[in-house]
Amino acid sequence: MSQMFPTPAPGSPVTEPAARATGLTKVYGKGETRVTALDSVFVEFARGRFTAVMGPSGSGKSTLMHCMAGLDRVTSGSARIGGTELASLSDKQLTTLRRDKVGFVFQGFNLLPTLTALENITLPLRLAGRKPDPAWLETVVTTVGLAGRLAHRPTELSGGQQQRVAAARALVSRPEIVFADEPTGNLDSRSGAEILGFLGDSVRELGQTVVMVTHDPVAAAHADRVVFLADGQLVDELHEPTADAVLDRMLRFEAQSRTR
Ligand SMILES: Nc1ncnc2c1ncn2[C@@H]1O[C@H](COP(=O)(O)OP(=O)(O)OP(=O)(O)O)[C@@H](O)[C@H]1O
Repeated sequence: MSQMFPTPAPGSPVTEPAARATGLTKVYGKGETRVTALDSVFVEFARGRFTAVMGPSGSGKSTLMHCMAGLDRVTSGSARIGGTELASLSDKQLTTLRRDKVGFVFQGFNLLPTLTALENITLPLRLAGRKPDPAWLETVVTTVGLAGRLAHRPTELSGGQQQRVAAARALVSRPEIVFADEPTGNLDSRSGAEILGFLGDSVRELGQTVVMVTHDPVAAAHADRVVFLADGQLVDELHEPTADAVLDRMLRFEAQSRTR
């Protein structure tokens, strides 16, 4: 399997994280509507690991994901994917980086209704003018359990199957990092558990890197590590989390933020 692991870019140290925020600050609005969504966040997302990002509503989880994935610009500090500083890129270069180096899985699946499952999965590669690597495509499709459904359109698939298509689409370009924003938010618990299983398999068996925003302690327990945000700051982390341990921390942060 080792040939399937993403190879670090020439010259980049093997230990370089897949993504890194350094003093990342994001301010929205001005004057009375000014909101500091992220307040000097330092965090690294190691290669080949599954990290969950948790925190109370409004703590900055989506903002962190958007800044790290190059969907939004930082106000100050740094967001890097591999060795690339996102602030140094033009909008066009950012679009190319997102297409080539980042995979996305959203709560709402975001599939194109007129395309089959297979066409949806391979769309990002086709847009990049690249052909899928047949062996990798088969591995990804098998990992997410879609082999019998590739000719179906999204309306002919269940929510769980649609999210599997989205997960396969995120993985097919063998991105440096996959960002998943509440990927189980629209799924029943069984389909949600399946998607989390596939995301975990993509990390442990295929060597991919996944960062997932979630509110759900059970979902977070599928990750190798959970980082907690509160009021735009990174306040804690857990390794090899259990759902009970995650829930316990969350309740503590929510109690603290109520007393502030
Ligand atoms: N585009 C925006 N314009 C203005 N303020 C914003 C914008 N996006 C986010 N915010 C504010 O930044 C803060 C962090 O929001 P963010 O969506 O990152 O939190 P979150 O932890 O993902 O919340 P939730 O769990 O409710 O999705 C909030 O106070 C939010 O109102």
